[in-house]
Amino acid sequence: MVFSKRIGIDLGTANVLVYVKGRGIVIKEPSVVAVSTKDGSIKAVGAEARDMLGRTPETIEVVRPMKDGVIADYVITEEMLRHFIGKAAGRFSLGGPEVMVCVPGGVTTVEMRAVRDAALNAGAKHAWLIREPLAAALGAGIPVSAPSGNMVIDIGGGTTEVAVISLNGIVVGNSVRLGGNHIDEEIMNYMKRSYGLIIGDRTAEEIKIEIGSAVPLPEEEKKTMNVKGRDQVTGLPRTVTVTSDEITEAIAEPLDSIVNAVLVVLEETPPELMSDIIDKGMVLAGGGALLRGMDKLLAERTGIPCCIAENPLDCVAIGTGMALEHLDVLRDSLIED
Ligand SMILES: Nc1ncnc2c1ncn2[C@@H]1O[C@H](COP(=O)(O)OP(=O)(O)OP(=O)(O)O)[C@@H](O)[C@H]1O
Repeated sequence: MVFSKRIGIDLGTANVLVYVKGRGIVIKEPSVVAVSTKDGSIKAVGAEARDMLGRTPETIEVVRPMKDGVIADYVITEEMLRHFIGKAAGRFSLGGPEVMVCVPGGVTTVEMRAVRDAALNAGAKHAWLIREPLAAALGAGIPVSAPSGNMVIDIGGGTTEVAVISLNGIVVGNSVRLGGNHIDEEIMNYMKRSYGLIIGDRTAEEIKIEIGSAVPLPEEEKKTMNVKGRDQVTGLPRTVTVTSDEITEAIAEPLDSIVNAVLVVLEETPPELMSDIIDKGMVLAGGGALLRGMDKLLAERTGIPCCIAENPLDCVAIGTGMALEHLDVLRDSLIED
């Protein structure tokens, strides 16, 4: 008997991850597509397309079809999904694979339909959707089926998802269109404002990862970094040295909004579940969980202990795969085709 393949997809603003049962994460590539400006044909997808960024002739445009956690370009997203599903399922898959795609907790019904249709048009036999915080919680190994409150905060590239989960469902949730990309933007703004230096988003991300911190670092851990950019006035290359403290200040605003999104959920959490969360703490997932001191900032501002999931960048993809194995119990929490 031939089983169709089961594939879990984390369709992220920054990265697409594909999980196949028994093989783990088989694809991890940036959500970037290179398109011909002449006829709209797809020239490259994923890492290959990302490498073309800023290096294309007029005939090719490199786009990110997902923006702020939702589909910004439906046609290109579908092509991107088709490419990744084909790559993961291989040519032996009969009748197309069964696919679980995760969507941000705050997407509208129209947006959900668009993702589901994109998966079906891209060759899936069945397509289920799972809300991102639930997938993140599953992937982080949180016992979501227990009658007990679990809080998960998933900070991605374009969105932050906060949810309290109990009995396989989201009891209270909040989704804000704010994530790592906005933190990078604040770093770009800061460099321009304070030093008249123009930097690109990849440099801003490097600064964030190398010396960024959500809270001021202790004296012995403070860092500096030489940043290369273009002088705003002369247009010539220039290097400036920035400190971790400067970056902490520069990114305070978006981090504050993330903390507020968490506080809103805590305010709405029923007392019984709140008491479970105080005992167990909150779990941080998504790439933003890796920002230095993010767990500390959240713990300080909420008074609740905070820990980082084991594989914060892979949690959601692993969770989509796990959801396919537990369709029976999760069915009520999924959106089905
Ligand atoms: N070490 C790190 N420190 C700080 N931020 C990091 C680190 N590693 C990755 N990130 C950030 O994590 C973000 C990507 O996270 P992730 O892959 O979870 O997002 P996504 O799932 O693609 O986005 P979304 O959930 O919004 O659709 C990027 O903004 C990236 O800069």
